[in-house]
Amino acid sequence: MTTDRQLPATRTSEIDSICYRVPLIPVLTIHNLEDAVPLCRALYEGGLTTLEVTLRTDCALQALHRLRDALPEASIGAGTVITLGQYRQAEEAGVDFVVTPGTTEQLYEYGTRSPVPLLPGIATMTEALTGWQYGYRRFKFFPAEACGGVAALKAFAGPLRDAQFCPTGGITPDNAANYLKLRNVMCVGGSWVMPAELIERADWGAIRALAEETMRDIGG
Ligand SMILES: O=C(O)C(=O)C[C@H](O)[C@H](O)COP(=O)(O)O
Repeated sequence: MTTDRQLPATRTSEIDSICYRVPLIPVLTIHNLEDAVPLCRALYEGGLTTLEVTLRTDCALQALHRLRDALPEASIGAGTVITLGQYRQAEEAGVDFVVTPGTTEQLYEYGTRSPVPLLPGIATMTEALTGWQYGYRRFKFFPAEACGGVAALKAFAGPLRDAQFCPTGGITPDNAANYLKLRNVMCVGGSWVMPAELIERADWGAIRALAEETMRDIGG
């Protein structure tokens, strides 16, 4: 393992300015390219100004290109980045940040020299320590509920005193506040603000209202 490369110190504050901007980062999987802009605009106008689009669908990269033009003020991230090739494609799409569900050494290393900041996914203390050696102090905790949830994050806070997390996976309107109370949580990630039935009906007004309600409930 090489740890010669270190994350520039400014990277941590770049991630902070993206993740402390909102209590919730909506994690979107776009199935229909035409939905991308109206869906994200509805979330953005509802107050959720940082958005993560997963690279799980064929149209995801195209969606990111369109979103970059349509919502220049939003912080737009590419999620589910699991290869270096996808990281580079996300850079080309003009994203503000890259999120991984779990992180290889190769991705950690590339994140130290990419122009686009990385929020690396971890599920265990050991995985976080691998990133720690490269200088990473901000992580996505995924899948949060399945991997110990609030109790695990409380335990991480002891040894990883400078670390901050974005727990994602199984976060709901009912448990989000418990995470946001923790001193080592920046924001949470989740998909609940865009129910599939509202997307199918193209009911962007209802999605905007749900985003506004979320901001009222957990925006503190
Ligand atoms: O694919 C990735 O990279 C992911 O990060 C997975 C998403 O974060 C979760 O699918 C969101 O979890 P839910 O809110 O429980 O739906």
